[in-house]
Amino acid sequence: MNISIQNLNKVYGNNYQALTDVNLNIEPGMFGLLGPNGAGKSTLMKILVTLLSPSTGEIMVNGMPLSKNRKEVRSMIGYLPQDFRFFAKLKTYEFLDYAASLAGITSRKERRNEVEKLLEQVGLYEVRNRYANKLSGGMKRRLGIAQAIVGDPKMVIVDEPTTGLDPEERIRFRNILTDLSQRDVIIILSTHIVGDISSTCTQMALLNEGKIGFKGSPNQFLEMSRGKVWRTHVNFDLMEEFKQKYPVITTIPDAKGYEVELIAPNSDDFEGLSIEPNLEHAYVYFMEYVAGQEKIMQP
Ligand SMILES: Nc1ncnc2c1ncn2[C@@H]1O[C@H](COP(=O)(O)OP(=O)(O)OP(=O)(O)O)[C@@H](O)[C@H]1O
Repeated sequence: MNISIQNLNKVYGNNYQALTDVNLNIEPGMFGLLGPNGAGKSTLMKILVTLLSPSTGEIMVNGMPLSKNRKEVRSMIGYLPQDFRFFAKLKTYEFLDYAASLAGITSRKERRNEVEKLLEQVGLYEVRNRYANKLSGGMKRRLGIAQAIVGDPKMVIVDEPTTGLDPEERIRFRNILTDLSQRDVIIILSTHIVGDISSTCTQMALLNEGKIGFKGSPNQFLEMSRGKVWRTHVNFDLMEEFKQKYPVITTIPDAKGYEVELIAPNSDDFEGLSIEPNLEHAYVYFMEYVAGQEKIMQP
């Protein structure tokens, strides 16, 4: 299984260029697409699932051009859209049974087995008789992933699935995806939440203003900010000036001022202790110091 996105551009009808020269190679495992709101993530996801056509460029799926094999590729895809909603009044298991029919499982018995397996997998077995629209936000999202993976698709595309979920549900959702990534499938997770891009993502890319700014592993992304994350002490009267000058990540007040963590290319202007970077630091470093430069950061 392989997806190769080649020189992809998307210009909407109003002449807005949402994607510019996107090139990505995606292999089995979990691929994290990180980017701020409006970066073009949903546009790219919709092109991948054939709901939108690119203006120029091509996507090859296992060497087949998507533009000429839409039906075949569509049958390999499970999709959880950003605005996943239920139609009609269906109970949780009825909804999944319907999704299983759409996925082409014609035998009743097979569908029942598949639905029961999925209900267990996403932790909704206990609420299988509850109407889908009466589930909690997190449960609805889990039902969303269940309908995306019915029939074992080779590609699972989930668009901002954890937005609005509490931390417990977010972890739960991430674990479902991690379990799924143990099989020979490509999972593409689009998100603006840095915490969703964990070490479980084998590869990631950062999309900003329609352009790929970084591609590589989460660890390589993190390493870009090594030596640029500092801890220092700032007196009360200098704090405003500091905030203007540097992206400040955390501030802890004390008797004389603040203990701060900030991102800066060097510590020439303050007495700083270099600290271990995390993905959030790397994201802020990228957005503040690298974004906007034309070149793609690649390890
Ligand atoms: N149908 C459309 N016509 C014109 N512009 C559009 C259309 N759909 C999206 N856009 C614009 O394209 C840009 C990228 O939108 P997109 O929804 O792909 O971003 P995103 O990264 O998914 O952001 P978000 O997380 O906010 O959904 C935005 O500026 C958006 O306003």
